[in-house]
Amino acid sequence: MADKAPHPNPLPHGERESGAHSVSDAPDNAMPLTSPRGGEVGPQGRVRGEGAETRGPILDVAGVAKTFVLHLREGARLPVVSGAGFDLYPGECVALGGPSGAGKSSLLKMVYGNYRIDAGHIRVRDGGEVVDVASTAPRRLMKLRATTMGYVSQFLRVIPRVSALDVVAEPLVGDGVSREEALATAGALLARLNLPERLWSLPPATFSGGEQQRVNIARGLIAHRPLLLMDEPTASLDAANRQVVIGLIEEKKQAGVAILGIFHDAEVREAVCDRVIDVTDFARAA
Ligand SMILES: Nc1ncnc2c1ncn2[C@@H]1O[C@H](COP(=O)(O)OP(=O)(O)OP(=O)(O)O)[C@@H](O)[C@H]1O
Repeated sequence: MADKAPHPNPLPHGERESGAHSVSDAPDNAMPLTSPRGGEVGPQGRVRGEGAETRGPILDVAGVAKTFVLHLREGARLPVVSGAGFDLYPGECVALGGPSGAGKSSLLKMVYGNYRIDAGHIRVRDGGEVVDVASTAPRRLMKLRATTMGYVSQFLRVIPRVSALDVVAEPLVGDGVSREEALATAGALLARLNLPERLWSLPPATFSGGEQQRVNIARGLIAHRPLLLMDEPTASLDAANRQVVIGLIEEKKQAGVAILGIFHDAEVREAVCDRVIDVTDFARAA
């Protein structure tokens, strides 16, 4: 395990947790920026939005460096990135590219705040404020995740005895939508993702990999979050369901959502991504 420290919230879908984030009480940078608005999944499972405010990046990463320190391996050091920097604008989808081990997943987890960074900043625009994920207080990071920054991993964190429909609906209920409406929206989204209706009332623990991934995608996309981090969202899906996910991502972009993701599938990447950031450039410098 690498440098382990308490962090405000585990990765949402059962990711391994090491190199965890440590946060200070440093104040957030206040900047007079507006946030993207609108965007939700409608009754037909379509993502709709009011359009987006497009001034300025929603994510600004600069000078980020990270070395894993393996305390259980006599302090062995594994530099992963150095001088990493890029911007992400509302309505665009950007892929983190590079070969296996280049640091793509690690960088995504740094942006989400699960991995502490050694240098640099990771600023996310949140309404009229800008929050530096790297230095903000845990409580503020949790708030940022609740309203602005979503994470869709390839694995579903199964909650015992909770039905697939409730798992998917939960983020909407958390946003204040009535349970009835949230369940209807969840059903529409699951139908669109071709999850057989007979499975909706069952807990997803026994579902196939592809079925679990579709529940996970539905849960990750059901509520409006202006910034979405996606780690191989189509890894276990067949061609038909990959197309559905491509459509959902396109609708999110139309609604002004900014997406940073890892898309190993070339067809999906070419369909949805506006540009690719080669993480090798940052790994080489580390
Ligand atoms: N928690 C951790 N503790 C220690 N080392 C880690 C940790 N997470 C990642 N690493 C190391 O950092 C490097 C980058 O890993 P990462 O998973 O970010 O690569 P990746 O580009 O996403 O690879 P892949 O495409 O194979 O998923 C690897 O050498 C990995 O062993």
